[in-house]
Amino acid sequence: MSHEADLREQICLLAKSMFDRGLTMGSSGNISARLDDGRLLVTPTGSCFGRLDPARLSLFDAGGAHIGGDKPTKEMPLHQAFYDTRATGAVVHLHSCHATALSLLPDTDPDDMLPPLTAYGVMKLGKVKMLPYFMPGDPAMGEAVRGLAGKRSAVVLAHHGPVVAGKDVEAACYAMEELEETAKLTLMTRGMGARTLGDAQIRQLVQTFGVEWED
Ligand SMILES: O=C(CO)COP(=O)(O)O
Ligand SMILES: [Zn+2]
Repeated sequence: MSHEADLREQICLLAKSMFDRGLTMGSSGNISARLDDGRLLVTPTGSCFGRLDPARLSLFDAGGAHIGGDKPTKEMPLHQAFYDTRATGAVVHLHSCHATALSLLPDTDPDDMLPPLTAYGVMKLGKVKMLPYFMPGDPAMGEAVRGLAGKRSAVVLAHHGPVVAGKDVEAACYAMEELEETAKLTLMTRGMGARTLGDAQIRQLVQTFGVEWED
């Protein structure tokens, strides 16, 4: 199979797996992933992650023109902002429950939403930024991501859901799952005096696994 055929299959399989586990629902969420030649495969607007058709994914050329497949997600400006500001091979956006719940709470720190509870949370995400509320499809979301100057791979849109960029679609999905799970742990243990990883433990993860950990 060609790289493009493989990637089409992989996007649909990963999306279905996340849908089947309730990580996003209805027609929410979108995925984009870059081919070796710079073209982008993108989930169509209004599509359901449980029933994506590899042949109908939207296709963009390396210059950003829509050249095939169904009409793309309305969140293209959001996705494009990650490709333009970071070394990014894929972007995943979901409406997952726990990450969204955290974005509603008054004592969530917008600059560092998730405490360092687990090693994998730190390793896969670095610090997670909360962005303000935007209407779905508002290109201003893209501007907000550009304002991060490529320093964050994971953000949560307030009252909406998380967005994660990764080196490829598998890495972006795995990081996304870590985000949702860490948000769940954060909510489960809130107000219970949960211990977090300490500076030395985080430094060790940063040095060993090349984690981006912006101070
Ligand atoms: O999650 C979504 C909007 O934020 C879904 O939009 P699309 O169906 O256009 O991808
Ligand atoms: Zn959305």
